[in-house]
Amino acid sequence: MKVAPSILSADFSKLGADLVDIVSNGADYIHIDMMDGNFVPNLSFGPMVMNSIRHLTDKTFDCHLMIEEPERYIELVAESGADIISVHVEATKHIHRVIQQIKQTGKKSGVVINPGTPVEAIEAVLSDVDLVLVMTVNPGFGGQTFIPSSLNKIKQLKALREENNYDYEIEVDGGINEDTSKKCLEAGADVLVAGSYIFSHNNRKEAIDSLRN
Ligand SMILES: O=C(CO)[C@@H](O)[C@H](O)COP(=O)(O)O
Repeated sequence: MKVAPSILSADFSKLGADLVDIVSNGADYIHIDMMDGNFVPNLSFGPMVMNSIRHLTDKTFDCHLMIEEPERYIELVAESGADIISVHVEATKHIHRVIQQIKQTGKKSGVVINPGTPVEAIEAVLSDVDLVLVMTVNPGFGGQTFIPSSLNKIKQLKALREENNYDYEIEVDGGINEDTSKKCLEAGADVLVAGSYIFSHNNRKEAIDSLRN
């Protein structure tokens, strides 16, 4: 399994130093949340900020686009240093086309579902994606409480992967801590995104290790 600290919870006044710190404390992926103030009721950072920290590490930049009509930004995000680009099925009328667009950039592709969206909504693209991100909170903010009904979706995605020989990683994001991480791993998650749990911990290595166990 992998741990992907979400830099949404970093101290933006020293973003580079926080990034180097979580890498040295065992991060596998770096989770980068881009918000447009439209798809979600918040704004974060965009491709330019990601690009400015790209030189600090070779770790995988796992980019989660909370952007309406993400097709408008795929090339820019790819050029700015993303390794995985994940888009919400709820944010586009053309999820299949957007996934193909991501693949054409040479980057890995991911599809994301909100807590209110069933797995059935993405079944048609499961054969094409490298990652499925199950939101375990409603997107837009760090520090929210894990929604337990997400666990069934993780199990369902794991079963579908086995039945069909699909290849995607199952990632979970929102309210992940020592307790909820165990439940997600038992259900079949491969990648745990955690923001406030890691960044507010006084020992980040201990926090990341506790998610692995
Ligand atoms: O995508 C999001 C929020 O929209 C997440 O990546 C959060 O950043 C996770 O934060 P915590 O719930 O772990 O604090």
